[in-house]
Amino acid sequence: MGFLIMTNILIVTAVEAERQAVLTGLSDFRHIDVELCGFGPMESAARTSKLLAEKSYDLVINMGVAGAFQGRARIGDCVVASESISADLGAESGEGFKTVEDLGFGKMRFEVATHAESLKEAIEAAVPAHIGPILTLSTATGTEETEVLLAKRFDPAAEAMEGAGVATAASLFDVDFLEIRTISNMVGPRDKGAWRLDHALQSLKKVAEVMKGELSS
Ligand SMILES: O=C(O)c1cccc(C(=O)CC[C@H]2O[C@@H](n3cnc4c(=O)[nH]cnc43)[C@H](O)[C@@H]2O)c1
Repeated sequence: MGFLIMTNILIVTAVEAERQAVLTGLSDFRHIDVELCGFGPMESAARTSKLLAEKSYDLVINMGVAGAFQGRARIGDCVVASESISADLGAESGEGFKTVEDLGFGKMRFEVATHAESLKEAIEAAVPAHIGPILTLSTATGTEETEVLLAKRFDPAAEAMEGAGVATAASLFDVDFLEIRTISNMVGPRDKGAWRLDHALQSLKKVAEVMKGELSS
């Protein structure tokens, strides 16, 4: 316990509803800054870089909701990233998709801080929790064809749209990185009516409560 005790932690979320869920979970605990990084990999990289340039942090955590791949997590569950993967940055070719790494232009897989596994175990007491790769996409998956393709290519647990952007900023500033998501929807054919944002945001609040406990103990 208490493995999150370190001086400066920054949590970034894409949208205000996610930020509010995290702040509610942390309640009166004000030793962590919770800021918006905006929507998608580009805005999240740029805005996180700005935040890291303004103040010194030891750890940046990207929190928010996500889509889960079939069999990996359910609505309301938590997924802690074992790595964040920039999944759609690259080039199509006759021999298939070439990643940014294949092209020699940078990193595709972003490693996470060593706390990931212990944090997942602590979260399990409050919310069903899993650990696995979380994809970062510029375009949310909306067809079964893409779902199957991504599952085959990366064996991911979940997908979202900011993690690798935040991780890019963290690595630029030599700051540790974690991505923690709660599940609002299943990845597959787009059906916004089936999203359970309230459930996911409630779980996000519970995850933040656990993190507060880890910091206070
Ligand atoms: O409308 C609202 O009240 C509201 C509250 C909280 C979040 C939202 C979003 O639209 C979140 C967008 C955010 O969620 C991630 N996300 C969630 N599911 C997926 C997915 O299946 N594929 C990709 N990204 C997903 C993503 O990180 C977005 O930034 C609305």
